[in-house]
Amino acid sequence: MKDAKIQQAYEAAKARYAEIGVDTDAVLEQIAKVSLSLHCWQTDDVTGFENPDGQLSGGIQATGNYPGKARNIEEVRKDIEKVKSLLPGNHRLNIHAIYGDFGGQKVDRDQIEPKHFQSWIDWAKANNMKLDFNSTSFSHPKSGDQSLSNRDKGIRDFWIEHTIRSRKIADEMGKQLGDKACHNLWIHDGSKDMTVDRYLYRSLLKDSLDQIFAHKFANVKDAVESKVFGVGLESYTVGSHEFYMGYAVQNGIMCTLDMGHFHPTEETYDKISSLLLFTPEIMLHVSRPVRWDSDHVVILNDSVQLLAQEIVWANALNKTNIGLDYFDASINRIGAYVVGSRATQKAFLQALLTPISKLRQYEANGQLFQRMAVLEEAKSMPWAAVYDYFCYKNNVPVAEDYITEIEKYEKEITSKR
Ligand SMILES: C[C@H](O)[C@H](O)[C@@H](O)C(=O)CO
Ligand SMILES: [Mn+2]
Repeated sequence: MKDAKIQQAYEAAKARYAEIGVDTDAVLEQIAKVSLSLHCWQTDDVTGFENPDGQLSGGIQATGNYPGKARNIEEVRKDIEKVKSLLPGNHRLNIHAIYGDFGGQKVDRDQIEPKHFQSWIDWAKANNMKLDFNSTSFSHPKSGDQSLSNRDKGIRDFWIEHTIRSRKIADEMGKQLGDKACHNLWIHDGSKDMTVDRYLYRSLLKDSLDQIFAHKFANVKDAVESKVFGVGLESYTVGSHEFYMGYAVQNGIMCTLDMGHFHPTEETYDKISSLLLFTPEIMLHVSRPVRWDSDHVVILNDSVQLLAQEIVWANALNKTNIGLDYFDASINRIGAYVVGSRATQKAFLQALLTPISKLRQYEANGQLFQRMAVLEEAKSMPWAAVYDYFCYKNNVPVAEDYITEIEKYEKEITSKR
């Protein structure tokens, strides 16, 4: 797009938004501070560097076989750098424990140390990024159907050790990068068929968590992520929403709300205000479930828009850690990041551009038709011109111009893998 056109469109949008009492320049400053935590695992379909030929387990699946997936740490970093160059704003990187710099050595999960992630910290520093971290319970010989809730104490102890070490690594990331790292704990534990011992597994999980969180780390923000079910574990999930919500409230930690981890018609946005009254912050996994937790690439759909509105309207941007979580192996993976990240930013931008004071006034006055009308009109206001200008000001491709850039990277880099 031509520079003059972008600027003219922005000026027209600015004038139109001013008519409804919204200052687009102020919104541009706010959206620039909305940082996404890019999930490293879209680069390689959640393979990691421990066992590149191993099977993905834990009830999650990356389907598709699009060429060019990252095969090693250098390729993951190169791809993330490319993604970063196509996104406006400053973003974080979210790393799973299986993405350590193990130097070709076999380092089991109960042996990981900050030194295995030092090169990530150095890379993040060099790229002006902050880091977040996740323990990894899946794709391991000891994963089975249960990890932290296993009846076998030996298995539980193995995963307790892994998770404490993961939090220690997050602490080191937070310390060296000068910004607390979110540590997210998601485990796949569950049961394919009916169980008659629901209470037992949940009490074992609670005990494991108590041991894990007895270790205090100053530079970590802890989060626990629930799920409805995983493939092969359909009848019971130990870490349900009720379980983790109770645990998070009792222990003053965060819940991670993954948009694919609730019943298909259950929306995530309505949980924000309830959680924030009882927990310090929240973590999001912005995703797109299609019939199940399919982890499709995020698009600008109603669920993401409603979620962003709720966070902005609850004045909770500074209490929300926005992670992405999807992995589509059927399309260009750099494109998957850029489309999903931009869609997420657009949802937050739209929410910031909505005249919320006016809407609240209407609601308080009982002017409900007027409230509905303004919400409807907000959908067709010229927010896209504001997003284009945001990209332009940040020197990243505007609108669909990123397609050519990604095609070029594919031709020169990923297609040669
Ligand atoms: C890689 C996983 O998707 C991730 O760790 C977890 O957050 C999840 O959502 C599992 O369904
Ligand atoms: Mn998730």
